[in-house]
Amino acid sequence: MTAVPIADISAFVGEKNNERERKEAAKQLADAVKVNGCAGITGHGLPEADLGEAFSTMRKLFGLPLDDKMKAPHPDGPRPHRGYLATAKEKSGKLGAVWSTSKSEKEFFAKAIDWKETYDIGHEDNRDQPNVWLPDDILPGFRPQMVKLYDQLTAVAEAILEGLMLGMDLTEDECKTLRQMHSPIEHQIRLAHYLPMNYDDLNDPNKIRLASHRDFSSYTLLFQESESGLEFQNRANGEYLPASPREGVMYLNIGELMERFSNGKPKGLYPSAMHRVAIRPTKDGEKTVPGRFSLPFFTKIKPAEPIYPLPSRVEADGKANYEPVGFQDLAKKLFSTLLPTDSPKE
Ligand SMILES: O=C(O)CCC(=O)C(=O)O
Ligand SMILES: [Fe+2]
Repeated sequence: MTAVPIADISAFVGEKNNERERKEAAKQLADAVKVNGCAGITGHGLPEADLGEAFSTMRKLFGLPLDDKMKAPHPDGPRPHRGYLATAKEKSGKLGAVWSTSKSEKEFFAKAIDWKETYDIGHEDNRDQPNVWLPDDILPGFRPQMVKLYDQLTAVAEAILEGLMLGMDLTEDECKTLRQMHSPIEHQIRLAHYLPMNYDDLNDPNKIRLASHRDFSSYTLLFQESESGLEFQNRANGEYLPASPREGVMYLNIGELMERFSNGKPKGLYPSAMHRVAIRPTKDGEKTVPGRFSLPFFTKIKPAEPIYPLPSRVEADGKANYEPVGFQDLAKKLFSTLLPTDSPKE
């Protein structure tokens, strides 16, 4: 396999309810995702114009002076995971090192600097993790635009969940449980700006865009503008496949949680995808790499929920590949490595 497979989810979008079309679409989605935990998704229903406006707002947001961006600072520590985090503050290499099996790669990741800045947004009613907004005069209209986008992305995520569930052949009760767990209050939009890189940046061995990692989500929807760099690992040989920007295509990757619900590994249905954002090799003689904007939407579950392989999947696979684990415990184990609490303040 040399490309990320594509699946069309339009059968799950809107009010359509054609059972045969849904079954075919679910099979296409499951067949795509079970290979490497990822797929390109068409027919997701998010209007191109709204997506375009979100990217143009991101350009304005990240183009603001640092002092202005720091008026919505991401608090120290991993939670609440909200607001603006300045360039080089997040250490995705620490997370990459958790999964890396090579000593030299672990050493490299320990020193890696993420050459990116981010702004995280959740649901307005999430009391555990309240949003951190910029004052409205700094970026007028930002808040209502993101609130609307959050709802639109939630609808896309719900369509994906229906497809993934049908592809897993679950009982109606199991579907109900999963729908309830995937509360619309828990998800997270991330606005990400990978900075342009000049000759010196490119020659700095420690500067990376985003280290190889798996997401601490149920599944993640990924939108990107024109610049590529997103890559998914081919589990068959360890190489990385480019997930190039294509009009109308969003990428989907399975995260830690859905992997466990689906009894995903080693041979189960939905393995979480190892992925990264690579610095694309420059053309001969070119000394810079352009900036890159991306917009992941992480679907999460309620913090109190247990995570365990669903009985239908255990029956189909003959055994449970995971012990049940609490969401909070899993989050602590994985996420605490990601955000520095010891880094100096701006
Ligand atoms: O920027 C991208 O395209 C991917 C981002 C990502 O994988 C993440 O934030 O977890
Ligand atoms: Fe990711």
